[in-house]
Amino acid sequence: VGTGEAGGQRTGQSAVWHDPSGDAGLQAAITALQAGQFKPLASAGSTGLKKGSYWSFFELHNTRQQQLPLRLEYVDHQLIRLRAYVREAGAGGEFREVADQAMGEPFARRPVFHNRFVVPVTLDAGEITGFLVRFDSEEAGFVFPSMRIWSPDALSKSHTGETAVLAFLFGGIALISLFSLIVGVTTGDSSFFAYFVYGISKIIAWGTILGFTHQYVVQNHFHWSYMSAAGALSIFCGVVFDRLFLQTHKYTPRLDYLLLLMMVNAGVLLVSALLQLKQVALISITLALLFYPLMTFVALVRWRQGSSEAAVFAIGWTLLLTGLFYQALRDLGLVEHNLLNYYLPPLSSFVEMVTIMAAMGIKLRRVRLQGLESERQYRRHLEQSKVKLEGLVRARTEELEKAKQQAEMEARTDPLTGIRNRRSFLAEAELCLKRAYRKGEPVSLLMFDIDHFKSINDNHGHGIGDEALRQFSHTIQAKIRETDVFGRLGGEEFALLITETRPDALHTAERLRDNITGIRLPSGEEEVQFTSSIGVACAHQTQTLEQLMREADEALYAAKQGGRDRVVEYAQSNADAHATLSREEPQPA
Ligand SMILES: Nc1nc2c(ncn2[C@@H]2O[C@H](COP(=O)(O)OP(=O)(O)OP(=O)(O)O)[C@@H](O)[C@H]2O)c(=O)[nH]1
Repeated sequence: VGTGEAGGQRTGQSAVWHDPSGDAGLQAAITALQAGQFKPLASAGSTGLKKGSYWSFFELHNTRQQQLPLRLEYVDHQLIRLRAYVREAGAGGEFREVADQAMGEPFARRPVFHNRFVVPVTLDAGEITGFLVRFDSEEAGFVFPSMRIWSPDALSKSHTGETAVLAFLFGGIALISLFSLIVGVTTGDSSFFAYFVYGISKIIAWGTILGFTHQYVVQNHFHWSYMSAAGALSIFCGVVFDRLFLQTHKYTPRLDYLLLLMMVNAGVLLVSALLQLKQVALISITLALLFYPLMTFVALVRWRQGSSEAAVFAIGWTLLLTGLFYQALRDLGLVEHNLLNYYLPPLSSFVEMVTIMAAMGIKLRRVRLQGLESERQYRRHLEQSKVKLEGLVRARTEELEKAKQQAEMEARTDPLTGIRNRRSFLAEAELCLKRAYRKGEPVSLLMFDIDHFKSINDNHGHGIGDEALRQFSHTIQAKIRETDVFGRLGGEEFALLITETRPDALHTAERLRDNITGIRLPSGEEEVQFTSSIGVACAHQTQTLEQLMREADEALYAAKQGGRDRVVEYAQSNADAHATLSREEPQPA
């Protein structure tokens, strides 16, 4: 040494002895060394899971002509205890303890401020010094017996660099977690809350496992169980998040049971850590790691079921698995230790966080699109219902309008003949009269009464009587104008208001009377014929309908008296005649 040491491991130049009992002290190790039981160390890898302690022997030769301060660094963070002895050249080859560092001791006792064990030594100019280093992992553990040799400056720079890289990774995870928390609060999606907790648990786990929790947070005490507990927490939170995110409970219920088992196992790991049951903790953590690939499988199943975010999740989880798998290979001594595979697990954990965040983004987008789609469908539905409802309302309004019109028509119409009834005739005739007066048009009222109608009923039956009334109405209706007002006043009595001058009205009355005589009603073998008497009154501009009707009625009466089947116009003389007739032939009550 003396040429600017920067972390070289010099594996081939040290020798290692395994003491399976872990009881051998310094003297026993020296005896083993002298007996040639130390074997050359061929690799910078781990010893694999072994019981007891490992001893390493190596010599350092200071090639410089001045004192040389050095740092011997243990390459991993999971060692329980490290003791180092220096063989003093000048004192007959006696070994002297120069370091005794333990994981459980307060961090302040460490001679070098570093998250891993570092032994500071100083070599005199040209000195050749032998070192014995004892590594204890307690019960079953693994050891990396290849110490790295640093100049103090190089170690400090490297440590700062490592801390910066880890600060970046942890900071990134912290930011993603915080972002996830904000998204969780905004969207109310519980998987985002779970992801936040998962991210925080990752920081705690990796910070603890890599020794930073001891270095910066709980400096006064530390224990291997803290690492297991932090790991258990992270595994538990991870499975909780995965179940929520992949909705396994709903879509893959059977696989979900296995994930529940993983959570139980994480619980066992936590309890065994708290009770410091190292063997149980070891089994539990091994089981947890064996179960880890299951998550990728579940994600792939969910992907096959159509969840695109599950595919991205599977990639993220596989990246994490790769890191953990590589660490397991390193811990078991199947691949050599180097800085890359030492930091691969936290790095893959970081990449996993980023990838899964992308999966969460895909999920958010899908949920948003689904929301938009259902809103669109809802609007479409609403529009359809509106149109339907409007149609119903329109149809119902039309129905009501028809019913109203029907009711109104029925109220106006005489059911037997289908022409205006008395009430409707009076109302319409009143209007027509006023209109005619306003325009100065002539108006005449014709009053009809079928002659000897009683005898039609009596001789041919009521049915023929009814038919006579109908034929009578239809005949008149067919011969008058639309503007004329025609109605049945009752019984066999009818009235017709026409806007015609006196001669025209008389002419019309005569024409109608003639038409009536042309009606033929078949009744058995016979044909029934009948006639009608008509009274005509021509209005003067001041007459009321009532007066006009009275006059027409009087004219009708005169027509009856005159022998029936005739038209008689109202004239004062008629009235007089009527009065005369009344005297001669009193009317029946
Ligand atoms: N079939 C039928 N007969 C009716 C209806 N309304 C009234 N009548 C009958 O019409 C007859 C009217 O008879 P009268 O008032 O004596 O008059 P008339 O027999 O026509 O004789 P004159 O008017 O003097 O020519 C009565 O027998 C009523 O019962 C009806 O809606 N249908």
